[in-house]
Amino acid sequence: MAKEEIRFRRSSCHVSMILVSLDIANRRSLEKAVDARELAQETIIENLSPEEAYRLSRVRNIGIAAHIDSGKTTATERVLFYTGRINSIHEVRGKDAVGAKMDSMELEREKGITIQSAATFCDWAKKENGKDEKYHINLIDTPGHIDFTIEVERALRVLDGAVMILCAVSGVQSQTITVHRQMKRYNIPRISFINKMDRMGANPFKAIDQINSKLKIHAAAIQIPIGAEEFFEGVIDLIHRKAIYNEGPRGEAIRVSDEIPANLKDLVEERRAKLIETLADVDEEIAEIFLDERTPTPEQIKAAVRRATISLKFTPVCMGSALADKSIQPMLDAVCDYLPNPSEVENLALDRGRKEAEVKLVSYNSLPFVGLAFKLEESNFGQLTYIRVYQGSLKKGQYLFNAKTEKKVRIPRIVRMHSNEMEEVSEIGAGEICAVFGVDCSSGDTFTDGALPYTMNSMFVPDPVISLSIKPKNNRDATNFSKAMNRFQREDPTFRVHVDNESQQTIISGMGELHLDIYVERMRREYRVECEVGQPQVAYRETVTEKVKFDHLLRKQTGGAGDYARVMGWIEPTNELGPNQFETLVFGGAIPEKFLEACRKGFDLSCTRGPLVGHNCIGVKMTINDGATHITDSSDNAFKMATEGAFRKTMPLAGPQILEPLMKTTITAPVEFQGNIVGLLNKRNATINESEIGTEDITIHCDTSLNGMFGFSTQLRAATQGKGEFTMEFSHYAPAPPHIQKELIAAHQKALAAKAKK
Ligand SMILES: Nc1nc2c(ncn2[C@@H]2O[C@H](COP(=O)(O)OP(=O)(O)OP(=O)(O)O)[C@@H](O)[C@H]2O)c(=O)[nH]1
Repeated sequence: MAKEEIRFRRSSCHVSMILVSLDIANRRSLEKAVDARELAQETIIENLSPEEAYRLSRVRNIGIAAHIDSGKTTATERVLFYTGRINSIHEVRGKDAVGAKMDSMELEREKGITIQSAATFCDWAKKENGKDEKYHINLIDTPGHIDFTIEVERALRVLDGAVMILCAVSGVQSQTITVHRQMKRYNIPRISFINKMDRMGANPFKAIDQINSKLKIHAAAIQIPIGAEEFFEGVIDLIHRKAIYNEGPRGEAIRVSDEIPANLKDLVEERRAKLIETLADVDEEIAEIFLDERTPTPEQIKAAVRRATISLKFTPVCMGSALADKSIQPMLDAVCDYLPNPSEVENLALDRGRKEAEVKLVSYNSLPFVGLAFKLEESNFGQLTYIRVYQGSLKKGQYLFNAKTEKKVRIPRIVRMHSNEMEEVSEIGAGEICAVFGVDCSSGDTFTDGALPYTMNSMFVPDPVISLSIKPKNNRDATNFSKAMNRFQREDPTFRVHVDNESQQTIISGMGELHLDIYVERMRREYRVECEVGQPQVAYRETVTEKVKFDHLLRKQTGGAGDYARVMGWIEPTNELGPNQFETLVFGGAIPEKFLEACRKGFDLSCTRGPLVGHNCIGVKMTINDGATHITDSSDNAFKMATEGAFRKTMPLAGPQILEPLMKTTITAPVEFQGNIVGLLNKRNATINESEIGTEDITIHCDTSLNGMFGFSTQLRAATQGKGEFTMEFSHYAPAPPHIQKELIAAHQKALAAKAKK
């Protein structure tokens, strides 16, 4: 070997040794920094000041979720009134035409339904040992309709506890089951509130049995009603054996009496024993007392209810009537007594400095800031971003880092939301919820103060299942139309907009017909754009069922620099029908890394245009394991196009299939209509998974194709004298029946031919 070459090799070896040792040094210093950071964090946590501990113990972040029309908004209105946030009560669809505070959107007031979740806050002075203890409650009222499920999802993602409202007559209804599933998904402890005790046929104990049997969580009453229906007067607190009455024109005065009505004494003892027995099943301390045949003290019962509720094993049940202004205050006491404060809930983030290891966030003001933007809303003053502060505090004027975009943003204004009004604050503490102005981000982005490389898992966003074409009636409205589309998309991740390749029509997709109807209506009201819409369509998907190899060469020579790219590999189904996957197994640099990135882009783009009917693909995996480049003619674009070509050529050979959305459908109706409902379901090729027959109602759980469910609500109403109801939630995609696939392909070919003629 020539001397020069030896010298060169030595020096390059030296350089790489230096690089290796530099790398080790960097890694060590990074690890040291991470260790130091963790140590600092632990020290702060261990030395938590009593004031901070006290502040946290008095914060509750709760949501109210329930089946449609259970009285969430009506109950929230009372909460706001009794806590002094509003000075008069207005009803949902009330005669005064004002509408409830939390239904601030004109459309909500008109239809009497909640469309958007609304946040508010209040302070509840709870009597503890004869003193008023102030609790700060951040509260989110969520919609009941499944079409607005994202509002419930994102609320639950950031809340620490919930009040699940049930109707005293209807008990557990189809949407209660959905809400229950969502609460389980986010490990949300809950208390249950049985509302409408003033209604004819109110039976809270039937509702409790249904929570036990249908939702399969231990539930027991902590109150019993005094009177029922029109004679409903108040409740008896079973733990302390005290009667609680509401007095004053709007039930604002609470009278507590040691005297229990004589006719209720036995029931109090019976239900108190039932509460202790149920607790014994879920709490060791009570189990021991129960086995020793001792009676737990009220303090022991309360502590056990709290432990069991927070550990998700139990739900204490309160009852009342929001409309009749009864027993809302004891429910607020239960929120403070049994739902966790922010420091009692485990919130995790991923530490990017430690290979995304999970780290616990602790709601202390003195720790570095970590918060999650969970909801965006356009307001008159610009974009409003709702943030849940997980740790650290946020001050007006402070700079935050968006962990996803790595952009630094200044927070010019912080507000606390009170439905559609806001109250400006200069600082917000750990564990709280606020909204900020002037932050450009997406829903689900994590913010830090730059000190911590943390990101948080975002919420579950269900896929849209229904779509329709839409266009403004007048061309002059095009600007407002696209403005509205942009805004709706940014605010609601379940609402998507795209332009169809073939028809060039704008297509909006969402969670159901009502969801899309509401946006069309909002477009008219808020943007003055009248729209023409097409028939609702199911959002199909495409996939493959077989593995097929490809070897595709793109070579174009048109004078000057040409295009050259060769890609080899295979297309196959992924193990589970999930996101598409792209893998590269290229050895020896047959295709350089940067061109492989272009191949990935080509693959991603191709997956938005399935081979059969041009719908998005899922469950498709493409692997590139070899290829070739040309010294001058290869480029990113050539490799992107070559991948698209390979995809187009190979997909039709890989057993392509059209998939349709299958829906988890729950139907409840009086038992006598069972036959009619099953008949309806059979006609729609539904698969019945479970039927629960109660004394009065039947609940049927089944899988149905969305396609077969158009018009179902009208037919169900007809088949059940208007008494049946159902909810549908997207479950998964499955191959569409062959005749539907054939029809869809034929229609697609026809549309293509028509387009070619033009
Ligand atoms: N009898 C009786 N009716 C009630 C009670 N609470 C609410 N309602 C009525 O039930 C209807 C629905 O009440 P809302 O408060 O809008 O129910 P919601 O759960 O917020 O409704 P969505 O958000 O649309 O699901 C209204 O007509 C209320 O007046 C109650 O305690 N007793």
